[in-house]
Amino acid sequence: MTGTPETYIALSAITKGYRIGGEAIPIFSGLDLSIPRGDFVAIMGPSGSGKSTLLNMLAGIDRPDAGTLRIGTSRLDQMGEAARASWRAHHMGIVFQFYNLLPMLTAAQNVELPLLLKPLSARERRIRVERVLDLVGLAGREKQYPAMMSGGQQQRVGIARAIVSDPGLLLCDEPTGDLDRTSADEVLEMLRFLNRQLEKTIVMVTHDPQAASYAKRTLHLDKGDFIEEKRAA
Ligand SMILES: Nc1ncnc2c1ncn2[C@@H]1O[C@H](COP(=O)(O)OP(=O)(O)OP(=O)(O)O)[C@@H](O)[C@H]1O
Repeated sequence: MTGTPETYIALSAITKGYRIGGEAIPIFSGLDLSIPRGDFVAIMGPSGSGKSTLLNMLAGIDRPDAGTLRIGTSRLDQMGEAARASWRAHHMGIVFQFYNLLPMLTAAQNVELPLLLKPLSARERRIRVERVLDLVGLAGREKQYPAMMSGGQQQRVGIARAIVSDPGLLLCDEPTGDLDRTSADEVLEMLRFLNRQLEKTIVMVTHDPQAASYAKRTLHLDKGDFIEEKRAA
């Protein structure tokens, strides 16, 4: 296929800051970003540069103070909290650094959680859960609890939970920050597979240059702007 890929995520003139006491702390003043559908973007940058703030805005957890934020056909900057929560449930999955699994639930029950919001029968939910656990290489471990699994396996459960609703967008916040190199590389291979084979658009915040090397593009955030960009050949 040729031609310019469709812009999937568009941030334009984004302003965002925080207030601590009476003092205003600006993070972004006029940030622009365009991500085509099917991209795999790594966001790097020093501590405090605004990576989590950016990811939270993309996730609809937080809202810009000004500017436009569009994902697909949705204007997240114009939505209220309830609309953003509903949008999130339908369009994106989030992978966290420390997995955020519920310890009292099995792997299958953790993965099933996002499906409980959908009009699916128990049988349909079970089929979907088994399919994604198989996809992330955890077939047969449905009944295991997180405490019985390695960090890499727990993160695979986290990925399975993020994709079980088949969202177009995956947001990953330091997905390998708690893993040894081998487990990290396995998780990154999995993300690359989801990007290449299942055409998920991925935005991943990371401090690890090797993790970033799995992405198609690396954006470095510093002093409220992107200062450099690397695109894989
Ligand atoms: N809820 C908040 N209230 C006030 N200030 C905040 C809030 N969240 C973030 N900040 C401030 O905004 C700035 C950017 O924070 P952010 O967490 O986005 O940076 P980061 O690049 O993700 O950092 P790290 O790599 O350490 O996670 C920091 O100065 C931080 O102290």
